[in-house]
Amino acid sequence: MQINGITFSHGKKPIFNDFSIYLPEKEITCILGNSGVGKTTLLKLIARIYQVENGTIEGNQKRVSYLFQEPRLLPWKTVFENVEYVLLNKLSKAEREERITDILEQVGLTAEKHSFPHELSGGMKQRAAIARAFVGKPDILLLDEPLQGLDVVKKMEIHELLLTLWDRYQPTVVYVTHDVAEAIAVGQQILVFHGRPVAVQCQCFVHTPLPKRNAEDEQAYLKGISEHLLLQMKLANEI
Ligand SMILES: Nc1ncnc2c1ncn2[C@@H]1O[C@H](COP(=O)(O)OP(=O)(O)OP(=O)(O)O)[C@@H](O)[C@H]1O
Repeated sequence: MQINGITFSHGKKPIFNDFSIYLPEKEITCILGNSGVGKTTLLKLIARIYQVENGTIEGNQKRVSYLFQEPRLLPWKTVFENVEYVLLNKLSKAEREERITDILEQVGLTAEKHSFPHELSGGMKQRAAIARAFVGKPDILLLDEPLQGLDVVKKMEIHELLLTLWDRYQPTVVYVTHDVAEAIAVGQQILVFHGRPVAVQCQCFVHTPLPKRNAEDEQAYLKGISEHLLLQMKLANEI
């Protein structure tokens, strides 16, 4: 997906001014940056929730899924019905049943199929939201700090799950986070944003096979990237 010279302001606040970046198709780009820099605004421009004032966003945007910080499940619907909601009017009942059964099995919520959101843990709720995000087989998946509030172990489990689902469905992913470790765990390209209007402070590529990232010889490499990104975030904060 090519973002070409876009300009966008919130009122008189210029967020993007002739801003361009390339988001590789079917890869995962993570975006880091200070609070308020414009990360969510970029996701909303990609999703066409906001319209660019100038410039273009080019890519296959037929099916876009958006995963938010909070799971945003409908409390009066079961897990199955929440996932089904995005497929209504698109597939037959039998096709929906098959697709939802499959995705719930992948996210580990088969037993919770008929549970309501208030009966689920935080991690389970976010798994249900992940199932809902992937069930429509999106071309583009936008994630806005989806794991905030989860403990480290749950985060690691969900990183693995996201990578497995990404591997299977191959959407172009744009993943906003504040967490360098998270960006390295899931990203192939990592961008650090800074300034107003936004500029790219640094661009990193993580060259490790996905989703397996446990080999010892990768640890030093990943540590190096982590230190580099932390330094760039610190510099971005000082500019
Ligand atoms: N609807 C809006 N109206 C006016 N200003 C807005 C609106 N949405 C965001 N802003 C402002 O635009 C700037 C960018 O906001 P945005 O939410 O994109 O930042 P962010 O990088 O995602 O921040 P965070 O990491 O805290 O979520 C901020 O200064 C914010 O206050």
